[in-house]
Amino acid sequence: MLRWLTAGESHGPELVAILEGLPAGVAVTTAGLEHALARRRLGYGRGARMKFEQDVVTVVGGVRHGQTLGSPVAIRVGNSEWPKWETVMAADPVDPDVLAAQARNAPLSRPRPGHADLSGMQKYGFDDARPVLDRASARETAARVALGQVAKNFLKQALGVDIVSHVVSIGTAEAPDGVAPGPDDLAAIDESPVRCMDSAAGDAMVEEIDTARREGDTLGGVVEVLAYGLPPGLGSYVHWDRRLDSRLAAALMGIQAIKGVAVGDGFETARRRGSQAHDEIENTTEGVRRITNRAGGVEGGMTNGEPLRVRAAMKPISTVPKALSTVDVLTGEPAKAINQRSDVCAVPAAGIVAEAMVALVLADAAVEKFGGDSVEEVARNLSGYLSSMVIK
Ligand SMILES: Cc1cc2nc3c(=O)[nH]c(=O)nc-3n(C[C@H](O)[C@H](O)[C@H](O)COP(=O)(O)O)c2cc1C
Ligand SMILES: C=C(O[C@@H]1CC(C(=O)O)=C[C@@H](OP(=O)(O)O)[C@H]1O)C(=O)O
Repeated sequence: MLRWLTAGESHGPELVAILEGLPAGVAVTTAGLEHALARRRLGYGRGARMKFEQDVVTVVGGVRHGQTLGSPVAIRVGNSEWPKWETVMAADPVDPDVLAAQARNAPLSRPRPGHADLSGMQKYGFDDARPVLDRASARETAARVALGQVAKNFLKQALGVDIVSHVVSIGTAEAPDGVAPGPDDLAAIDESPVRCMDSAAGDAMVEEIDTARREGDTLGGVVEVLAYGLPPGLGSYVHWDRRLDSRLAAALMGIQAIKGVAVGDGFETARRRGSQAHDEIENTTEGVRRITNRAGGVEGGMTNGEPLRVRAAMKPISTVPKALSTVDVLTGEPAKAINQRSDVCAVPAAGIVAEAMVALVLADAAVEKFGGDSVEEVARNLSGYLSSMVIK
């Protein structure tokens, strides 16, 4: 079983991430983690913070000379902007006069619709949204992307699995249907300002972001993650919580602002007749295969050997520049919501986070099925499974 946890606040000194349960011998380097984190900061429509803030990666446990040891992997993602926040977000008590003199510490009493602000304040008894929004913020996804990179490296080394994501839509601008990028397309996708495979659709997405920005508004969209090279049989049909689709959906829904998940053709499948909804099976020289992949590589809660394909729908960014109505919880009076600089659209970044979440779920399912304390042992177990399969 893989276990993992993140800690840290958006404006705190650093995020901390721990991943436990991976075998020894997974290649991990600081440069590789930095590359993964840099991909998350990309994307047309992100706010100024993405430009001036840097992720500072330090691997502090579980890795020696570029390889995991089998012990928990611990990664710190420092925030280069911390000096500006070290009083407001200090762990130790601060003189109230010093705090009162800090403009940044003014209580945030006008909760933003669409954020955790109001319910979080009610739940914990705060009259300031700061302690809520600082943890609810998607800054935390930097820690997940770092762990996801370790999981991706494991999947590639032990199983030969590649994970790819792309943006399917932003606002009303959509990529053409049926485009399924492969691992060789990833570099070109990362080159696109909105991480879209289709350049005309990408241009339309950029235009839609520009229009939303001009109009003081924000956008959401849909991302798709694909995983290639998975063997059949990861996950399970015997209990709801071991199903791979259930685990993938929970992991993707666990990303801030994700409001819907589809496996394969998802909701579209519900509109079809059975004869047009499922993937017929044929025997080929390479063994039994599905003729189509409408199911997105998962049937009965297990991988079926076809590429995995899952989508996640992101709501528009909640901090709307044309600020939404709220109440000031200190006075009870109507007010406009807190509105600081923020992203207009973070769908391209959400795709990178979704890759990380899918990698963590798949790595967990792979460890569950193939076990092993070293990457070699996992690879051996996989190879024994594949060669002894009765139906190939
Ligand atoms: C990568 C990423 C970046 C985000 N950036 C912002 C942002 O700049 N401003 C904002 O208001 N919300 C942003 N969000 C969305 C909020 O984190 C999210 O709306 C909030 O946590 C509430 O969503 P929930 O109801 O799904 O928890 C971002 C989300 C992601 C995944
Ligand atoms: C810092 C990151 O994203 C932040 C996520 C976020 C939110 O509310 O989720 C709000 C914004 O921060 P702020 O409220 O300070 O402007 C984003 O910049 C990041 O992704 O590294």
